[in-house]
Amino acid sequence: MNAAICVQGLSKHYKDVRAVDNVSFDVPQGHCFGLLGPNGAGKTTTIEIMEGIIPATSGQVHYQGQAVDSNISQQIGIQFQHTALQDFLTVKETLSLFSSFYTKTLKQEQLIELCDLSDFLNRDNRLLSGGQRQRLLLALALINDPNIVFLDEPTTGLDPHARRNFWQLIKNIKAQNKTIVLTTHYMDEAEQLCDDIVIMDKGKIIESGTPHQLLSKHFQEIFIYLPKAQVETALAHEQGWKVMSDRVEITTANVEKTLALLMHHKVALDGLHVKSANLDDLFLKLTGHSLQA
Ligand SMILES: Nc1ncnc2c1ncn2[C@@H]1O[C@H](COP(=O)(O)OP(=O)(O)OP(=O)(O)O)[C@@H](O)[C@H]1O
Repeated sequence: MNAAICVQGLSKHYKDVRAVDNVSFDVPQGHCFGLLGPNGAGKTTTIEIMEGIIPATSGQVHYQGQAVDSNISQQIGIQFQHTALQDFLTVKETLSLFSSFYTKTLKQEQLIELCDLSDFLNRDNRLLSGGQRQRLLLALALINDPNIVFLDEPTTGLDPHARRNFWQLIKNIKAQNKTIVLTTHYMDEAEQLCDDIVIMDKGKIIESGTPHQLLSKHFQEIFIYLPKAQVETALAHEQGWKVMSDRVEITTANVEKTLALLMHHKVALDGLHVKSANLDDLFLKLTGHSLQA
């Protein structure tokens, strides 16, 4: 396989902490790769080693077969969570400033179109909305026309509409065959965008694969929810259903059989909700807690 990124046996040890403990994975060219995990799992440390920002204790990172060296910043793009933007500069001026840092750059018109910046090009950086700021930061990550783009929680703090707009931009970038490494605390984002995901916990990889592979491996069941008032507690206990404060949660591998049972017991089906497992459920199952704090 022609991997854009190959991470082999990566470890980072601090005095008494194994922040990253023998982690290996490949990212194929043109894929969106999601690195997920609870706080302190080792994601930032892994990514900072991949970006050449901190050295590994052991292990290697190769880009298209080449080891990371000091020249790597010219070849990759990074959207940091907290990039400080220069006050009193407009978006257009900021693009020009950042262009001057690189030997090879994308044409400004292309960046403006790709990141949908045209409506606020002459606005001072300080006056940008959260979504506009993230679009500018994305443009800055793409300014050197990198083959590989790192996006660190790019939609944290955005409203649902701005998040969806941003997802479309990421899809557009992916359509250009660029490789994307994404960290996110939003499982719906990972499900929408990622071809492959790796879930880390305590410095180690605990699961990896496509979202579909992981969900079908871990969940054969479907969830059925019913308002609590409609289900007799005795029946719920008898069937081993989970009684929550406002609803009863039924986990079943056979929806038809469960519905027939509910009807047999004359349970009203108003407000019934059927749900397949998603990455949130997977995350909870694997790590014991939900990713979104
Ligand atoms: N410079 C450091 N010195 C000592 N320990 C560190 C250092 N940097 C990180 N760690 C520890 O390494 C572990 C992994 O941290 P890391 O920041 O990589 O996790 P993370 O998965 O990115 O978490 P988050 O989602 O909270 O950003 C944590 O226990 C952290 O406290």
